[in-house]
Amino acid sequence: MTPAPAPTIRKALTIAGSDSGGGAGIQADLKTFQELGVYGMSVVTAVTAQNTLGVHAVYPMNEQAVQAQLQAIGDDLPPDAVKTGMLVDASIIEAAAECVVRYGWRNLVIDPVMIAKGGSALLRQEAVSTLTNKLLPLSALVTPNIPEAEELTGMSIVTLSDREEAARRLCQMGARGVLLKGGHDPSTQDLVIDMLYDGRSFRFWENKRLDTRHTHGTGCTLSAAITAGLARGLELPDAVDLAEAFIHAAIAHSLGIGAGQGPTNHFAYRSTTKQ
Ligand SMILES: Nc1ncnc2c1ncn2[C@@H]1O[C@H](COP(=O)(O)OP(=O)(O)OP(=O)(O)O)[C@@H](O)[C@H]1O
Ligand SMILES: Cc1ncc(COP(=O)(O)O)c(N)n1
Repeated sequence: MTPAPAPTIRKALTIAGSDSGGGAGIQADLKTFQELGVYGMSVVTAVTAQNTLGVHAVYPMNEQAVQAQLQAIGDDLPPDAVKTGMLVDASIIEAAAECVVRYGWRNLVIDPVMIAKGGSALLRQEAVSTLTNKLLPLSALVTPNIPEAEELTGMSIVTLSDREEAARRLCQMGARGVLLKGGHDPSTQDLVIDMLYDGRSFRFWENKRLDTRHTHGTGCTLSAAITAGLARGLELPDAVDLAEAFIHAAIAHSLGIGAGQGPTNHFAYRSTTKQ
């Protein structure tokens, strides 16, 4: 009997920090890749001692350790899509940007992680300009929440037209697409509205705002699900569609673990959807 042809293995890479509590960062990204049928790889930029009560310590990797991990992936395991999360400082951003160019990595999704939900800084303030100058122009998509979009563009975002203007500015700064997330928008009390801009038109995803404290790592999980979709060959709006369904299920069926702000449920999408 002729053996069945080997399935095409799609690979996704996350360049991010480790969250010992498993709800955000590298751990959230790898769980999401796995759930969405994509082979996950990682470059660790920092080790955080973290649980549902907060970030207790941050140990950044040195630049050589990050470069060595990037090179190990680049020389042998070309990813179909790449996402970045916690990048710590300018030297790590530069190392990541250099490898994206050197190896011709496509489908780069930037989650411009700056501050953890509990308030701890995950990116040095002086590294924001390196992020915008070096990495943003290489991206297929950047996924800021509202405070991150304000920091990147220098404008304040209150109204819907402010959001649209911020997205236009981010595209002018070099991003190919922008997903501006609405979790932090106090004006939409019952809804969370995420907005995608691809440089030409806007598309909106409106979801019921779920009343839960377990939203640790939602931004990481959403951007990892988009990255998995792109690695599987989906067009950007379809990858966002998939990711929106994934994060909504993950928040709706949270595990309820930990005494503080708990993680989402990465199994929920698989167990509630016919695949
Ligand atoms: N209470 C909620 N109910 C439903 N969806 C939510 C809720 N909070 C956030 N989301 C969704 O989770 C995703 C992340 O949104 P948010 O704006 O909170 O990003 P973030 O601040 O970057 O997340 P994180 O703090 O984990 O980095 C978005 O798709 C958003 O719509
Ligand atoms: C390693 C790492 N990466 C990202 C986040 C952001 O997640 P959140 O805003 O939910 O705290 C985090 N807390 N830790």
